[in-house]
Amino acid sequence: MRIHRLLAEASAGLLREVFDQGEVLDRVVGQAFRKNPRWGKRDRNFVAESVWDVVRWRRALAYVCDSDEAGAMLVATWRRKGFEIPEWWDWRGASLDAMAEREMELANQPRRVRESIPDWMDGLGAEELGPRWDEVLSALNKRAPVFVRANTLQISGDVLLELLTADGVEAAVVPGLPDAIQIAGILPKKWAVDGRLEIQDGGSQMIAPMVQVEPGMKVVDACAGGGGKTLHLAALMEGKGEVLALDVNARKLKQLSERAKRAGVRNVRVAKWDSSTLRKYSGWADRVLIDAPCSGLGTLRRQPDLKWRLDEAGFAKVKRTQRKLLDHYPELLREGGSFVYATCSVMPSENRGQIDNLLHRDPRWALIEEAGVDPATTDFDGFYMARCGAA
Ligand SMILES: C[S@@+](CC[C@H](N)C(=O)[O-])C[C@H]1O[C@@H](n2cnc3c(N)ncnc32)[C@H](O)[C@@H]1O
Repeated sequence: MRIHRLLAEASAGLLREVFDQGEVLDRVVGQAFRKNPRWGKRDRNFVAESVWDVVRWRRALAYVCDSDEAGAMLVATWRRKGFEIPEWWDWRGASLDAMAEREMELANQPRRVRESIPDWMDGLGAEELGPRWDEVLSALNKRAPVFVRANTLQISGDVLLELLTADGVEAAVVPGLPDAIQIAGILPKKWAVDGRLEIQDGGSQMIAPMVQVEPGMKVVDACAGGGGKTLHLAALMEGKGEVLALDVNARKLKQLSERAKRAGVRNVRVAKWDSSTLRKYSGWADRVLIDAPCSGLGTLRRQPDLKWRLDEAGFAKVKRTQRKLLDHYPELLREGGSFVYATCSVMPSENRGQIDNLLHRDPRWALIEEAGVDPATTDFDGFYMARCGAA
């Protein structure tokens, strides 16, 4: 494949934004696409693949090209894909011949280099998951498939599948997940903004059903964010009852409101968390979902830049927040209500560990059921979910 200069330079620029300025990968690539509407599908694919692959394999590629310069790591990834490296492309790092040799030596490097992960994160995974860390880590380095959820307030999964297929989208049902459809390749733009579907990982689609909502219930989505689970809860409630979507982040709640409108969801009330929230809604809810802020270590396939942004202090901080949320949000339940705690992490200390700690310090609660989604044995991201009720 021939590499176009503008696209190569754009890719290097995006990598610098991610690596040097700590920008979020998904966001900078999205912005670049919006700023360059003339880029065709192939152009966008080239940029996205180049940038995503370098971010995912940063440490391994840095070894191969003997440099941490974006231009050199791009060469190392283009080489792997068999692209011809243009004469006009300059980089600071190993020559192409040296890269070929170093690529062969990569297999003898430690796991943290081969699998491209910071030392501390590799140590954490090994400590928390033991020998399973090998397969989990290698699964987290794969590319994530695209899943959508049929918005059953507007359309059934079967009809959506028919429409997508008729539109030339390669789509398939997902066994065990009634509203999920797996898409091969990229979802066409017009569908990505169609309220009849939501882009949502298959594992994530297992969380709202565990909350066991029914039409007419009062439900709190305590960490609603952009509303992925809120909209799913509202659909499971067939639009009846009320979902109170809380978050500390007003920007995300605004996005949630826009998505809810597009999805035709009318039974969601959005409220930014403030110091009066717990008092105001104490004992109000039949169900509470705590989709807690977490390390995101189950979603590295979709956001490999997390590997380079997260540090040990951040990991410890997120666990303190999880503990605090588990101490406070169950207070919103009426007597006999139940709550679900969920994360998109594969680390037991953020998952069952947090639940065990809660049950130990607050004997009012008992674990009713739990489930984990393992990226090594499914096509999904890694998730954990636990339902608790009165002991
Ligand atoms: C995992 S994300 C939620 C994702 C969302 N539920 C979804 O499905 O799209 C965690 C959210 O918790 C929010 N958060 C952090 N601290 C919080 C707090 N004390 N109370 C409520 N939300 C909080 C963050 O702003 C973030 O949006």
